[in-house]
Formats: sequence, C-alpha cells, structure tokens
Amino acid sequence: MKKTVKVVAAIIENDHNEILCALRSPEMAIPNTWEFPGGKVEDGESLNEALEREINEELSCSIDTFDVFDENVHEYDAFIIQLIAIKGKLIEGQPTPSEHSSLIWLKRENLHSLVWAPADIPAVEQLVNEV
Ligand SMILES: Nc1nc2c([nH]c(=O)n2[C@H]2C[C@H](O)[C@@H](COP(=O)(O)OP(=O)(O)OP(=O)(O)O)O2)c(=O)[nH]1
Repeated sequence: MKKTVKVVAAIIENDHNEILCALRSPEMAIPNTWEFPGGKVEDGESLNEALEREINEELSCSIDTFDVFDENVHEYDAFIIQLIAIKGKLIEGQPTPSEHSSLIWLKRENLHSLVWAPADIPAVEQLVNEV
C-alpha cells in the first residue's frame, strides 16, 4: 500500500501582490518542479507550527501563518500526498534557499508560466482565480 504523507506548504505574498515560488533541486524528490515551500508535518505538531519550522529550516526566515487556503490529496507513483496550502507573511529576514535551486516572486497571473509539482496545481488554480 502506498504511504500517505501530510505536507504543509506556504503561500507567502509580498507587498507587491507577488507570491513566493520555489524550484525543487535535482536532488530532491519530484525534482525540477516548482512548489510552495514547506514540508512534512511531524508527530505532535500543529499544521502552522510545522510550516513555520519548515520555512525557518529551508529558507532561513520567519513567517506568520494563517488559515488553510487549499487542501487536496494527490496520488503520485510512489506515494500519496495530502497537500495543505496555508497563507503566510514574512515577519523576519529574507527567504534564502538552502535546498531549493531557485526562488522567484510571481504575480498570480504569471503562476501558470511555471511547471508545478502536480499536487500543487489545485492551489495554483485557486490563487489564479482569487479576486
Ligand atoms: N514542500 C512541498 N512539498 C511538496 C509540494 N508539492 C509536492 O508534491 N510536494 C512533495 C515533494 C516531497 O515529496 C514532499 C515533501 O517533502 P519535502 O522533502 O519537501 O519535506 P521535508 O523537508 O519535510 O522532507 P524530509 O527532508 O524530512 O524528507 O511533498 C509543495 O508544494 N511543497
């Protein structure tokens, strides 16, 4: 049976209405696709705690996180992901990648120009359609 992983991902928007997009490196699982940065929820953590920890670890900055924005289950060949996207705001530092190959800030209307990890597509659609 495939394993299900619970992953939280941050939708971080700046003052110019741009959203932070992160490129998974060739060494990461699902390589060379764009995602919202985040990672797996550990035992005993709330979703918001997990996301704030992951962003600190991966991007060396701090965010405040809000309510769940989108949640969906996607089946990959090797595992099933429950992807929970949560909006966030930078409160300290600037995002600096340690594991990702690249970071960019994009306006909603340009999000479709990237090749997203398949599990992220519902959250991208919801953002693009947001008023
Ligand atoms: N962080 C994140 N992972 C995503 C997204 N979409 C998507 O399919 N994934 C997949 C890629 C990975 O297989 C898994 C998350 O694992 P990860 O490697 O980023 O998380 P992690 O840092 O907690 O993992 P680990 O190093 O502890 O194993 O979910 C997304 O938007 N954000």
